[in-house]
Amino acid sequence: MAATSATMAVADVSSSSYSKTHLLKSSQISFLSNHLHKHRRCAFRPLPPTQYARISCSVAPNQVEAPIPIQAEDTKNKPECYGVFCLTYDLKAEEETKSWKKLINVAVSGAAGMISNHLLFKLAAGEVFGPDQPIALKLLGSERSIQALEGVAMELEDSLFPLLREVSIGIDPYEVFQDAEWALLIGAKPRGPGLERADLLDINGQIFAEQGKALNAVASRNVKVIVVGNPCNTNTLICLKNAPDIPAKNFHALTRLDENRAKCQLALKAGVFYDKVSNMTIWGNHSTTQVPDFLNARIDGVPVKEVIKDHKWLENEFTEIIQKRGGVLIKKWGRSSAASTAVSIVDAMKSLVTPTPEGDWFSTGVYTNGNPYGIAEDIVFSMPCRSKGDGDYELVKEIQFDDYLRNRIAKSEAELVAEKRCVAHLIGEGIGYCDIQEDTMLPGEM
Ligand SMILES: NC(=O)C1=CN([C@@H]2O[C@H](COP(=O)(O)OP(=O)(O)OC[C@H]3O[C@@H](n4cnc5c(N)ncnc54)[C@H](OP(=O)(O)O)[C@@H]3O)[C@@H](O)[C@H]2O)C=CC1
Ligand SMILES: O=C([O-])CC(=O)C(=O)O
Repeated sequence: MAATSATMAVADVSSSSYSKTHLLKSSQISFLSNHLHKHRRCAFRPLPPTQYARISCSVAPNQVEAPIPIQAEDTKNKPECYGVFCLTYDLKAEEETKSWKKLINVAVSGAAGMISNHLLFKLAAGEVFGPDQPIALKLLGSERSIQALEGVAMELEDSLFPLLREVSIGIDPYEVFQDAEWALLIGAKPRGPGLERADLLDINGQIFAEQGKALNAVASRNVKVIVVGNPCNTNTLICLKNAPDIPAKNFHALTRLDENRAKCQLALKAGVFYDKVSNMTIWGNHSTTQVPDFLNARIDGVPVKEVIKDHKWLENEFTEIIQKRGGVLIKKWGRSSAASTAVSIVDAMKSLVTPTPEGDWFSTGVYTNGNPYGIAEDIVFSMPCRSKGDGDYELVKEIQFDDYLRNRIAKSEAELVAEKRCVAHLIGEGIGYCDIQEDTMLPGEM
């Protein structure tokens, strides 16, 4: 489905013609153009970009136009679109002159879950791509969640977002990921009592292996993938290994929530507002071995260690607060961070589509392939990155290390190498063998 929607514009209002703009599924175009041609003497003309089309109709001067009956046989039996998003609707006349950008297709898994319940509304409101960027949401659920997913789609309908042009729901990743330019992979089985980390790696690994294959088969060749479902670093590795036709560089494990948490705690300790904290790196795994880097972070442009003189607090309390923040929150809330995770996904996406402020950087879990820090290759490790705003990123080179930072990073690295051995069977590297010595936790498990 290269072009899943279209805008139809009918010629200007005048004594003999009138103007109307419609956005609709491409599958509706042929029905609508036939219909208009038969009944209203209309001409159909595609407009660049390809999903736009113009229809010009001649109408008698005093003829009143009835609404175009677009919800017709053409859309029934089309499970891919939901409710009002299967209909055409008029845009305001002045919008016709606006240069609308090409629709962006964003696929979201676990779309009926708690994080998505915040995220989808932020995406639809234009928080990532801006106020002139129409968006299509492709929501992946399962048999267990399909009713809930319909509920989500109903709430999206009722929100009347001007930028939200398509919503489709489905349970088959090969359909839902079709032409996806962004894939936000949130759905994963939560670790419950009695479930070993090795079992969790296997169960969720199966999900991400399948979704990697589906992305490889049907997504845009330049799709950007952000894996949120835990254990997110190793799930990302599994996903990218199962999608060999998509650049490994396009896959990210979400560690932005950890970065945001770290900035907040440093700001609190220093008594400044959190926008003063910059250059915050989270190294390693999104687990309790993660390393919030206070050596390279800055407060108001000054190294953190010069502002916060209590270095024991930085090494012990601060580090542990960030590593275990998710678990403390679960104890309070009775469920894991959902709203702040959604905010951090928006931040992570924005960091890739807007140029990184001069001198600053952001953290994201990326595939190690020629990194300048001496970290093991062929794992997914959170590191400091910069972007030109083109969806791509580069690693930051001017980073300092000391023994404390090196030792901590080595621990997280060892954990990820061990996790990789556990999932060897899911990444085409033989039989999985799990020898995780210390059963470390997800941040939310503490
Ligand atoms: N990286 C990060 O910073 C963070 C990551 N997370 C992780 O994000 C993920 C989603 O969190 P959240 O939205 O709060 O979780 P929810 O429990 O609300 O939703 C999770 C979704 O996962 C899907 N899922 C897939 N497989 C299973 C399964 N076997 N059993 C149950 N559900 C399954 C379900 O959707 P469906 O039935 O449609 O498949 C469900 O809706 C979790 O893995 C969580 O640990 C959370 C916070 C921060
Ligand atoms: O373990 C979880 O589900 C929650 C989590 O990742 C976090 O809060 O960072």
